Amino acid sequence: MIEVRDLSKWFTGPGGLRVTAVDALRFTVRPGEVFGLLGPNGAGKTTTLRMLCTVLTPTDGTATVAGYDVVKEPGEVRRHVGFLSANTGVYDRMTAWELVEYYGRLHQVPPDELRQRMEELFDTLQMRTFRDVRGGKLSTGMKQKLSIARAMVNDPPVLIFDEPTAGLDVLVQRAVLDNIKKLRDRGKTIIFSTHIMREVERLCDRVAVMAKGRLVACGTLDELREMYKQNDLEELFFELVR
Ligand SMILES: Nc1ncnc2c1ncn2[C@@H]1O[C@H](COP(=O)(O)OP(=O)(O)OP(=O)(O)O)[C@@H](O)[C@H]1O
Repeated sequence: MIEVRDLSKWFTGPGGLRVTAVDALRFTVRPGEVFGLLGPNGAGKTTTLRMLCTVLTPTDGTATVAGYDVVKEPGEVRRHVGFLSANTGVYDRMTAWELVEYYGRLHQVPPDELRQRMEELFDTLQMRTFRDVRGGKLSTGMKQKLSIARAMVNDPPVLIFDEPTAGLDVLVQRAVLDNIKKLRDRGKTIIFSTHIMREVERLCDRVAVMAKGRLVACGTLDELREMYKQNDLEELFFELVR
């Protein structure tokens, strides 16, 4: 479960001016649900997701992730969250297998359980072919799959994905989306940001549309279509954020 209550973040921009990146955001994401965060460039999606995984501290408001407060209990939040962004790094000198194992150990997953989980992850994400290849020699898509395996190795109840398919070819995109669906079906709480409407239609149970840091709409796609009398999702998005 993710609960966001009046969450805000502002930065000091050029010339000391205040840049409000996220403005009094409110939403809830439930277990077994994929929640899409949509918005144009600069809408505040990444800033929101970074606050939820404790990389950034909110300026105002609160958020709890898996029942833990992001400001008061950041260690617990990190233990219960898998985070993935398009530029999550992988270590050049570790093989794919070593990297996932390393993160599993950091999360103190018991050795037998870790091995079993890694075998499953390498199968479902189709990572067997590059299991023993070092990070520095992997393609963008392989690195992205590896980052997903890393985010999932401790089987966290909450997954936060910032544009998980950015820069991937259609085959890897599909594998990533299929995996997100499987995670949802296993009861995970999933939030992800994207610009791609097709992904939203295929995957999201509910969406929040952001513009200039604010929430401009939130609901299931059918609810939004009904509310704004617009069936074409791209058109609807355009109307909401312009
Ligand atoms: N560290 C920072 N210092 C100053 N301003 C920032 C900082 N990080 C983000 N911003 C500003 O906050 C706003 C929201 O940025 P954010 O990266 O959250 O948007 P986004 O919705 O993820 O955009 P994109 O789709 O382009 O990734 C933008 O105006 C951005 O310039």
